[in-house]
Amino acid sequence: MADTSVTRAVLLMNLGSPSSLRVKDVKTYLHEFLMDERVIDYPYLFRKLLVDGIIVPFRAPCSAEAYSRIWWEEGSPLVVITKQLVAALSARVRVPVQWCMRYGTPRPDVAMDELVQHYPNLQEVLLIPLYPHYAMSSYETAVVYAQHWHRKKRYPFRLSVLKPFYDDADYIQVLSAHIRNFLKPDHHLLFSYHGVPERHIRKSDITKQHCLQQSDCCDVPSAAHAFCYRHQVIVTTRLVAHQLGLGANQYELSFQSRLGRDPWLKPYTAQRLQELPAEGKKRLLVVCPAFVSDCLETLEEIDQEGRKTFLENGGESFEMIPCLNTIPSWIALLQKWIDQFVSGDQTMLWNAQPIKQAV
Ligand SMILES: C=CC1=C(C)c2cc3[nH]c(cc4nc(cc5[nH]c(cc1n2)c(C)c5CCC(=O)O)C(CCC(=O)O)=C4C)c(C)c3C=C
Ligand SMILES: [Fe+2]
Ligand SMILES: [Fe+2]
Repeated sequence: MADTSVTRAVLLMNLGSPSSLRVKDVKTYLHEFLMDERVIDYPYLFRKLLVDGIIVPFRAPCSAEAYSRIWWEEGSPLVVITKQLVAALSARVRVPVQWCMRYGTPRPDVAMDELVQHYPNLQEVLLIPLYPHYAMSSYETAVVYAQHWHRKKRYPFRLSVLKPFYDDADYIQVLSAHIRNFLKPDHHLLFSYHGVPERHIRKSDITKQHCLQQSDCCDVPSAAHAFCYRHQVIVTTRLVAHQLGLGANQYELSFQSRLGRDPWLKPYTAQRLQELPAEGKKRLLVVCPAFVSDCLETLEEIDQEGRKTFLENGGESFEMIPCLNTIPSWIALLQKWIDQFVSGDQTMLWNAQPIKQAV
């Protein structure tokens, strides 16, 4: 039954997961993911040869195996948590909440179709990419993809976008309070972020003369930082460490999930997990703030593989902090941003354009 009184709605967007544990479905997912030119940014033909000829055939069976170690009865953790988030928000906000994925299903247009079918007078939809930081391989590709479908299907509503919230005071407060629940005085706190190739950071530099030109580039003010993943994760880390009252020796930042041989952002998490015990950091607490929902990269790569590496190299205890998932303070913060949007407050809206528009 259509409801003509509703003029605003919300669309949550996450990364996506394989539709099942079958190698065939993992292949389909990996193909779509890695053929995204913002993820593997090589020229089309080379990318296709690499992805279809090498990465997908060799990686899919291993990925399927890895997913099988974290899969829940209801499905992929990332998908299940996204649905739980939608249910929790729907119970709290005055506007409809839909969800979609960047890879796999449901596609943004399927979610948008659903919205216009039920709410034909929609004037504005708030897209919430579920990433705190801007990276061309996460936030940018999600926004461009949603904008592509919005344009292609000529939906009658305006599509607004929540900005990256890596330095938002409320977000820092929520994340810090969450970490504080796990933190003990003798812990070393590792902030492990999803890595990206260094090349991506240079490509996203709108000044073309700042990012990675000197080792402290992320501390030197620049217009590039609005699009610089490295700058943004450093800021999140420092703001949280400050809130928690951590000294410089009590925490550090690293980058995980490297794929291929190109240089990615350093230091690498896998290497730091080997080294830390010998440096006297034997009791480790790990948080992964690049993700707001637990997924393969947190549950398998860090909590299973990372734990093994750390303990086999002399570590004594390894604790992992879950992502914000559906904790009440995170739901309350999303609710606050949605309420602001509904009341016409544009504070949290992204007023920039993606660096590159094409899908
Ligand atoms: C070139 C490769 C990759 C880049 C760049 C990249 C950036 C990036 N990814 C996330 C978030 C997630 N990635 C996830 C899985 C995943 N990532 C890559 C590759 C790149 N990611 C691959 C091949 C995979 C698939 C799994 C595997 O085979 O290892 C996930 C988990 C999805 C799930 O289903 O659980 C997330 C989430 C961000 C935020 C990011 C850039 C900052
Ligand atoms: Fe990834
Ligand atoms: Fe930078």
